[in-house]
This record gives sequence, structure tokens and C-alpha cells, in this order.
Amino acid sequence: MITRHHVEEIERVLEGRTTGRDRQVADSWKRCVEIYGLDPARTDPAHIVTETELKEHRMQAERLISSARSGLQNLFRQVARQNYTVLLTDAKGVCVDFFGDPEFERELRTSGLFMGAHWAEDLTGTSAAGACIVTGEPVTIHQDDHFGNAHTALSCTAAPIYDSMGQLAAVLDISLLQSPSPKSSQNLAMSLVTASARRVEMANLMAQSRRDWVLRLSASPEFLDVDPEAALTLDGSGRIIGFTRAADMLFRGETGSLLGQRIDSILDLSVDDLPDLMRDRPTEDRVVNIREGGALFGHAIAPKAPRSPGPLTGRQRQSGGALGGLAGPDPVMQRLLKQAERLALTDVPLLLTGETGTGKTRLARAIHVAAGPDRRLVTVECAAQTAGRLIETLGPSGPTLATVLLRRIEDLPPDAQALLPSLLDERPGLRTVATSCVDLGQMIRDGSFHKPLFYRLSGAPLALPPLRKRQDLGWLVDRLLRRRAPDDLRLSPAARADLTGRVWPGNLHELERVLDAAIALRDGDVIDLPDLPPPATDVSAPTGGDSLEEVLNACGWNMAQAARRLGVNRSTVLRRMRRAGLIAPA
Ligand SMILES: Nc1ncnc2c1ncn2[C@@H]1O[C@H](COP(=O)(O)OP(=O)(O)OP(=O)(O)O)[C@@H](O)[C@H]1O
Repeated sequence: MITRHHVEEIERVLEGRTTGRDRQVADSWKRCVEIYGLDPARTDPAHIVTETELKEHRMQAERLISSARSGLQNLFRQVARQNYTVLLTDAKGVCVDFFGDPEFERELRTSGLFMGAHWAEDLTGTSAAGACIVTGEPVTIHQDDHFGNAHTALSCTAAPIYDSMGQLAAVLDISLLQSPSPKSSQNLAMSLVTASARRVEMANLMAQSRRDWVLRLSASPEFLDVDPEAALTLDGSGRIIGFTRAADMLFRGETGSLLGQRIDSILDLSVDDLPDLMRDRPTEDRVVNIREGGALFGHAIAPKAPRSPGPLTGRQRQSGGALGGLAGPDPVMQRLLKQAERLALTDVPLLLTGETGTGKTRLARAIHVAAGPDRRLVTVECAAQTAGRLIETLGPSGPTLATVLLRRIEDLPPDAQALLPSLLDERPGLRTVATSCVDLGQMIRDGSFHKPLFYRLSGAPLALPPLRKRQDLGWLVDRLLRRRAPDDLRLSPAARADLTGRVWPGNLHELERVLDAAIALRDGDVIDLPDLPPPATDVSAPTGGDSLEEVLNACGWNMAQAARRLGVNRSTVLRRMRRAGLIAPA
């Protein structure tokens, strides 16, 4: 039925007069006439693509269709009783998936609420899917909001689905063959369809990010793990490589796309903090501060690691997963990380030793992540334990499958030391990773450490070298600096030489504090020598025990750097080398 009234209203809108239609409808009508040259009086039936064309469209959208399927099914379950049809169109407007009542198949097919229907705006005039593709916004096109007369009985509500690079990938639409007259009757449809589109984007991002970190975010802790609002995918260095539309709306600043930005430029957090946001921590503790103010709750999902032990492939060896980013070009650390990567996939208890701040806790968490997603991480601060607390945490009411990180095992009180072996024997699903700053062998000899516990925990000892012995100190300085400051903040050559020449008795703890202070003190985008706080004077600094050869190795046989670390001048280093018969490698 062509109504003169409808055509006249469209003409009035074209003349720039307001008729009470939504902006989105009026804009679409204008496009239909002024850009596509469509005639409002037309009564074309629904446009359905051929079988071959449909196959092609479905093939191109295959990944999205499978990520969206369960979301669409859920949505259909919610709205089927009210006679809604659920459609997924691709970014060109062709319906590539469909849920509707088979009883009304003929009517649905004639109205274009069917598989293969083509809803592009330049073909069928104003429709919810068509307008949504053009504007990228959710929209309800209700009854005679439709441009062409053929569709004025329908009420359609559509929301865009964006891919993880921010491109419009599809449109989710729910439509009624018949509906009550007021447009407001579709308000609930709008909330349902936008929430479902958000969930489809989330499912799609998760399906594409199995090898990367995903950070899911929510404004309220209750929904964080079950129905988060936004998500980001991060590569191993903390750069954003994917995001949902909601994350884009939350964080997109004046700089444009989120792609390639560092996570610490928008949130007060680095990629190394992600293990702290995994599911094993209470939701309300996982607070993430937004750089521009405000806070959200975060849920980090680690890259999926291979599940079964076995020989590592060349690819795994290169990628290093959660462990790969922990060290630069230092042969001792590289060897240690390779061992850790293999051991992570087993249940062998690990004992991580090293001076304070050498990265034992960070390594333990990375091992937990590399072990796969099935276990919880339970962190036990040993100094704060009693036998009773241990039973509460690791006894029958504790987790059955977990990595138990025992921090600073040397501080565990004697009664808890005596209890721990039997507790662990009763819980075969608990894999321990203990850290220690001291020589436990010496403690056993002194009678201050329980021998059976030592043997229970030290299946494989991994010794982290102190910073002064690491050949990747420069790499670590850059990494920590990048994590704290903008990309263009640099170290002057003198400041870099000073930092790489220090002894670092507090190791990474100390380096982090020095960089924090230097960043605060510098003017402009260069950190210079005067910006560096003086080295910590620690009488217990253990450098005296390092041999000249160890110091030279750590400094890549750079005499000036070795001299600074040893606190002597260059000629003294040369003299000592001659005395020890040491010759620099060619
Ligand atoms: N590979 C790394 N790259 C960058 N930062 C690191 C690395 N390893 C550790 N850190 C940082 O250095 C600091 C000290 O690390 P961590 O707490 O793991 O040391 P630790 O050996 O367990 O210390 P302690 O013995 O005092 O408990 C932490 O802030 C941590 O985030």
C-alpha cells in the first residue's frame, strides 16, 4: 500500500523541515534520495542474493559466524516468544545467519527477514541493518521509518559488531513482522541487541587471541568474570593489538586508534602486572587505575601455553610465551628461561634462588602462566604464616589444582616448616614454586631450616643472577624506562654509562626506584647524570665475592664499565687482569 502521506513526509524532510522523525531516520531518507537516487514510492520485494553469492558471503564471514553463534542462539531464546527474528548480516548487509520461527517461513522470506536477504541501504532504502552499516551506530527503524513501502510493516533494531581492529564486521538485527505502534515499544529490543553485539565482539576477540594476553574490564566487580564490558588484546611487550568497541569508546583519546598504543599509556599497569589480575585473585582486589582518572576492575587471561610436556619446537623456543619477555641478551638468563619453560609444563617443585630483587617472584608467576590456564595461583608470604594459616590455605578446603608460590621460604616459622611437607603430600594437585634469598643449605647446617622440607621443595633449583652479573643490564634499563615513561624519554650517554656501571645491591627493586626518581627529576625528554640519585650505600653489598672475570663478563669486557662497578680506575683493572692472566676475548 503506497501512502501518499509517507511520500509527502519524505519530501518535507528533504526540504529541511522537521516532521518528528529521529535524526538517524531523516538522515537515511536524505541519503536514499540525494545519494542513491531511490524512489520512496517503490514497492520492491525483499532482495535475496543467489545461493552461490550467499555461499561466498558466508565463507568470508565464517570466523565471525562461529564466534557469534552461541550469542545469537541466546538472544533468540530470549526474544523468540515475542515473535522476533534474529539476523546477522555481514558488513555489506547480506544476512549470513538467521534464527526465526519456521512456522512463519513464507512471511519472513517475503519480508526479507531471511538468510541471504540483502539489506544494503543503497539497495533497499532505509532499514535498521542498512543504516547501521552506514553510521556504525545502533538504530531502530520502526514501521514507516522504512523508506521503501515494501517494509513499512516491519520493526527492526540493529547494532554494529566491530572486529578487534576497530572495523565494522557485521550487524546484529532483531526484527518483528508486526509490532505495536509506539516506537518506544522497541526500547527493550535496543538494550538486548546492543548487549548481545558487545558479547559477540568479546567472543570474537577471545577466539582470535589465544596466543596473546587479553585484559577484560568492567566497571563493577560482580560482572567482571561473567560479562565484562570491554577487552584489549596485548602483545608480549604490552602493545595493544586488538580491542572491542567498548574499549575503543572508553580509551580512544585524541591520538586516534588504540592499535599499537602501550597499555601503560592508558592504564596504570604494565604487561608484567597482568598475572596479578588473573582469576585466582578476588575480583574486588583487581583494581586497575585509568591514567586520565577513574578506575575499573580487570581480568587478565594469559596466552594459552602448550599443555603437555615434550620436546619444544623451534617456534616455541623462539617465542618463549610468558617467559620470553623476562630477559634480554644474557646467556645465563636465556639458559635459565629455557629450563623454566620446560619445567613449567611439569609438576616438578621449583626453588628459585637469588639476591633480593633479582626477579624470583616475577619468574615464578611467569612459570605459573606458562603452565596453562587450568591452575589457580596461590601466593603464600612465608614470613606471615603460622601452621594454622597454612592449613587454611593449603588444607582440604583449599584449591585442588594450583601453583603454590611460597615467597621467601627461609622466613617460614619452624612449626609451619615441619607441617608443610605432609600438607603437600596430601594434595598432589599442588605444585610448589618457592623463592629464597639465602643459602638454605647453610640454614640446614645451622639447624634453622627443616631438611625434609628443603628436599620436598627443591626438585629443580633455578638461580637468578644478580643485576651486576647480567649482560642485559642495558636492555633491562630500557625496558623499565619504557614501562614508566613516554617513548621519547631518553637517557643521555653519561647517565646510561653511570647506570650500567653501578653495582645494584638491591637489584631490580633498586633500579626501579632510581628510574622513578630520575623520571621525576628530569627536565624535558632526556634523563641526564644530575637527575640520577646516588647509588645506595649498602654495607652488605655482596660485590666483594665476585671474581674479576665475572665482573668483566657482565660488562662485556668493557674496562671502563668494569672499573666503575669495582670502584677502581681503569689501570687498576688492567693491572689485576695481567696478574690473573686474563685476556679479553677476541
Ligand atoms: N624480567 C623483568 N623485567 C622487568 N622487571 C622485572 C623483571 N623481573 C622482575 N622485575 C621487577 O623487579 C621488581 C623485583 O622483582 P621480584 O619481586 O620478582 O623480585 P624478587 O627476587 O622476588 O624480590 P624479593 O626477593 O625481594 O622478594 C618487581 O617490581 C618486578 O616487577
